[in-house]
Amino acid sequence: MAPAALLSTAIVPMARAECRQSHQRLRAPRMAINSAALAPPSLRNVFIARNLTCGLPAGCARGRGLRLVVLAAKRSVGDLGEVELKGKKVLVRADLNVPLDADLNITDDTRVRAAVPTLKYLTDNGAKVLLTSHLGRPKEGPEDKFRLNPVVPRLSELLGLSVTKVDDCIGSTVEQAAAAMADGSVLLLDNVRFYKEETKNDPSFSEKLAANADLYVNDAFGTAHRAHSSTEGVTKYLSPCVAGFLLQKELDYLDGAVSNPNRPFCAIVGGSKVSTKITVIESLLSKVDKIILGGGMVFTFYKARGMSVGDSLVEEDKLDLARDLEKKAADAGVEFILPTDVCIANKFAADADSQNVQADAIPDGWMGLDVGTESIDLIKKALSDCKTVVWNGPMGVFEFEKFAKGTTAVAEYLAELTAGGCTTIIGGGDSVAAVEQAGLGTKMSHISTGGGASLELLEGKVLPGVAALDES
Ligand SMILES: Nc1ncnc2c1ncn2[C@@H]1O[C@H](COP(=O)(O)OP(=O)(O)O)[C@@H](O)[C@H]1O
Ligand SMILES: O=C(OP(=O)(O)O)[C@H](O)COP(=O)(O)O
Repeated sequence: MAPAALLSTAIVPMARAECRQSHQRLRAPRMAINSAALAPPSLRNVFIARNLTCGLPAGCARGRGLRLVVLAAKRSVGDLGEVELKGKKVLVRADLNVPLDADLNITDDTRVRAAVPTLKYLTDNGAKVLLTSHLGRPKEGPEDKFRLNPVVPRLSELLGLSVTKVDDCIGSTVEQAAAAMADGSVLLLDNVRFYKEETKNDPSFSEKLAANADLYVNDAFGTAHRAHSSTEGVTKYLSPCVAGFLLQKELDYLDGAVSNPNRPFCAIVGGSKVSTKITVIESLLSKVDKIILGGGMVFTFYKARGMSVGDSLVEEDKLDLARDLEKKAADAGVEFILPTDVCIANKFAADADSQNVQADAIPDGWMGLDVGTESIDLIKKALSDCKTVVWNGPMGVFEFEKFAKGTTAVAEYLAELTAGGCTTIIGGGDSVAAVEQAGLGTKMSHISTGGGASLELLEGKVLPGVAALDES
C-alpha cells in the first residue's frame, strides 16, 4: 500500500447533503480543499474527510483560509528499506493477545498471522526485531498463564525462522539477548503488562522499553486505542516511529473505506446494548445512506415506539435516546431499517422453544433472540445495491444455533456481495466470531483484528497509538 494512502485529512465546510455528494465526487484532498474553500463561511468547519489518497502539505488547506482539523499521513515501515533497517534493533509493538485454552494452546491464531507481514519485511531487510506485546490483563506481575511462550512455536513456523524469547521486556535480560542477536532475527519479549507502569504510560518505563532499540514500529491495531507505554509513551524515546503494515491496512479499511466510501454505504449495527453503540450509530449517521439495526438493541427502539417487547432485552433509560437517534436518522435522510419480525424464545437457552412473530406481537413471557425470516429478506433487499457495508454486532444470540439464523444469513449474503465487488468490513468482537463461526472469514473484504479499537475508529475518535507515530 502506498504510504500516501494513510493520509488523514480534515477539511471543512458544506451542508451535509452537499458533503455526501462531494464525498463521492472528490478523489484528492486538493480538490476537496478547493471545493471547501468555495463554501460560504457559515458552512465551514463542518466536514471531515479522511484518508483521501494523495499527499498534500498541511499548509495547503490553511492557505485557503480553511480550518484544518487533522492532516496527518503516518510514516510507514514500508518507507524504510535495507539501508535504514540492516543491523538495526527495531522495537515492534504487535497485538499478540491471542485466546488460549486451559492447556495454554492458541485457539485462534489470527493475530499472530496478522503480525507476519511486518515482521517478515523487517527480517528480510536485515533488522533485529525486538517484538513486544501484552497478553490478557495480568494484575499481579509475572504469572505463567499470561506469558507469551505459546506464541513462539506458531510464530516461528509462520516466519520460517527460530524465534527466541526472554522472560522480561526491559532491563539486562533483554539487553544481553539483544546484543547476541543476528541480523534478520526475532526476539520475543515477555508480556509488557507484567509491569503496572505499562498501562499507566509511565515515562521512565517507556524509556526503559526504548532503551534496547534504535527505532519503533507500531503494528498493534487491537491496542492502538490505549495510550500505554508500549503503544504511545515509547514514541517519545525512539526515532523514527512508524506504522506497521497491519496497522495501515486496518486504518485504510476502517477509516478510509468508511470516510470515503463507494455508495450506497450501509452500516449494520447489532449486538446487545444500545448504550455501547450509541456513539457509533451517531457518528455513522453522518456518513451512511442506510443503517440496519439488529440484535438485542432493537427492543429498546421498539419500546421507544410504544410497542410491547415481552421479556426481551431493553435498556429502559435509553428510550429517549433511541427516539432521538431515529429522528436524527430521518433528519439526515438516512434509511433507518428495523426488523419487522423476530424469532422469540420462552427462555434464554439453546434449547428454548421458538417461534417467528411480528415485531409488535411479542407475547409476555417471551423474548426476542433473533431477527425473523421476513426481516432477513428485508435486510438482504436493503443490502443488495450497496457498494460498502460495515458490520458491527451480531443480529441475534448466534451462540445458540436456533437463534443464529439472522447472523448467518447476513454473513452469507455479505460474502456474496463481496464476491460481486462490494467492500465489506467486519468490525471486531462478536461479529468477527460470528463470521468465523459461519466459515466465511476469508470471504469478506476486511476482518478487523481489534474490537475496541475498530469501534473507536468508527466513532471518529483519534487512536493514541496512531497519533503518536511520525507523519510522513
Ligand atoms: N436479541 C438479543 N438478546 C440478547 N442478547 C443478544 C441478542 N442479540 C444479540 N445478542 C448478544 O449480543 C452479544 C454481542 O454484542 P456486542 O458485544 O455488542 O457485539 P460485538 O462484540 O460484535 O460488538 C452476543 O453475545 C449476542 O448473543
Ligand atoms: O483484545 C483486545 O481488544 P478487543 O477485545 O477490543 O479486540 C486488545 O488486545 C486490547 O486488549 P485490552 O482491552 O486488554 O487493552
